[in-house]
Amino acid sequence: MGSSGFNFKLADHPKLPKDKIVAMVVLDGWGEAKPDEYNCIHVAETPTMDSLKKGAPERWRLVRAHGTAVGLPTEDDMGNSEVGHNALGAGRIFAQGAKLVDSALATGKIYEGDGFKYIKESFETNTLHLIGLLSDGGVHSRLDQVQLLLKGASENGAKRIRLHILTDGRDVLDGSSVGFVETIENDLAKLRENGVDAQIASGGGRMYVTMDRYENDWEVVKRGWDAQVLGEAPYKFTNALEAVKKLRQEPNTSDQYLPPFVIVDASGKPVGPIVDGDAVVTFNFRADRMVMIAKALEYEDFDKFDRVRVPKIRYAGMLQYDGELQLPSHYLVSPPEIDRTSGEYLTHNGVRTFACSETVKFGHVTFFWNGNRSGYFNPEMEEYVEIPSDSGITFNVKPLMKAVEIAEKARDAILSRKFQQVRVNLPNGDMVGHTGDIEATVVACKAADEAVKIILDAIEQVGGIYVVTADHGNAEDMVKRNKSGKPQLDKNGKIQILTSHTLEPVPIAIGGPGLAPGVRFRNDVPSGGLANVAATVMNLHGFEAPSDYEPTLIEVVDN
Ligand SMILES: O=C(O)[C@H](O)COP(=O)(O)O
Ligand SMILES: [Mn+2]
Ligand SMILES: [Mn+2]
Repeated sequence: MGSSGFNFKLADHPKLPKDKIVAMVVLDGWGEAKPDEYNCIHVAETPTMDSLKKGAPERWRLVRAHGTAVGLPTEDDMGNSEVGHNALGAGRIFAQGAKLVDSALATGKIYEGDGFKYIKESFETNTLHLIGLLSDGGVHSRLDQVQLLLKGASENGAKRIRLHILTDGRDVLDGSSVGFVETIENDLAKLRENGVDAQIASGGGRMYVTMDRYENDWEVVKRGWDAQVLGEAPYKFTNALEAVKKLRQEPNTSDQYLPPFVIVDASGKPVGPIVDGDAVVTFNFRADRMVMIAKALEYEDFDKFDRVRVPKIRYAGMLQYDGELQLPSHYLVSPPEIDRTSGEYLTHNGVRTFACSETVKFGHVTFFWNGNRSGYFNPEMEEYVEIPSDSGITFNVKPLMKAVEIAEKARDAILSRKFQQVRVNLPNGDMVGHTGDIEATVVACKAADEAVKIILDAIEQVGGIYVVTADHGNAEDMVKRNKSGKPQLDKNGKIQILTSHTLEPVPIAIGGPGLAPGVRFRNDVPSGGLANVAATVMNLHGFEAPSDYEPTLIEVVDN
């Protein structure tokens, strides 16, 4: 990450002491919104979070967690875990993947880079495969970028293109996959008119096919491999639009969970398995849910599932997804260089850190927190604990998830007094919020609140400090709203459920017996966002933040 040899020494904070135990709690998907029946945080019993808000007005505030405050292209971009945890951990705002890809496509620089030149060598004789999430969610990928890439690749010599789509329904409304497939089919038809042999070759729902993360369930990636590479799937169609429409009618399915399908020709042969000599691009810019497929596509030694046939391909990611592993080794756009994160600074300044979550969010408090970097900065100073998540279920079935287990691990780490920072991510509001199940999300919010209490009680016992915040909104608004804020109805008169994140700000609360009495939130950073939290936390550890970090949210007044 380019920071070796750098002097990480931080100046002492003029007023705040060192060696306090600081609990850093991130409630995933926990925003602040108007209280109504679709605000699950409001509906749920959340006495701990309520008391933080009501108890100390100088130590509770809102921070921005979406749009330009976290490096996204526009203020219409909702926050997400990658950009949220990147900002929380790095203390600065970096132009994020979505924005970097936009500009590489707009300037055409993407076609001049080493990554594109590498895959281009296959164009003359072979097929270009594009694999990724087909939606305009802007969290992992964006439809308009795929459209531009298709056009640009064909203008740059791709003669045969196969698209392997993953349907969304998680960052966008369930059912919207049909429209996205229509749009892209129109584009492919235009390419065909211009003599490019371009079509959709396979598909499946993102949560069931390909886009697993943090090695929660390799079966998900295998289903994708079978369809995309081997051309094998339980469902075969001659047309992708028909595939998506038909499969949506299967019981218990949705865009997120569509079963895998392949497109076959009139003779029943799959139209686009991946074979020796082909080029493959995974077009998602976000890292977490591409790391596993990138390993399957790139690694020679691979034992997570039987790949059956491993074609010799030229593979590039839209971005490089893991800087430490340099995975994949070829990519079309350079990722943001998130260096000198707070975690790296703190390990150099004697702060011992414990981080914990369950599998589905484990990488959020480690990998994303540390600037999309896997592993420890210094294993002597850090301990990361992953609690295995349930797999193969949707989390509305088990909305308590592992909140108590995470909180108990944090409690034990706090009480052991071995660490000065104990950092957790509590996934409930987000993971259950994404299912669109309102009742279950209410249960999830209550569970997260109870977990916070376990951690705050431990902080009380050791005379420590707590920081409780969130990475973006989700559970606080579960319906799509019209311009006047009223729930929007679909054509059958049913309320449209919002499975996605939101544009809402998130709370941040500080406190605990170890917090010096004069510490309070400043009022001269009214538009503070998640990136301001790192400097704040460094102060609470007794250090001044580096001068190029976003300003701290706190001041110390003499009283
Ligand atoms: O990947 C997901 O689950 C969603 O697209 C975004 O959720 P996250 O940003 O909270 O992980
Ligand atoms: Mn999140
Ligand atoms: Mn989420």
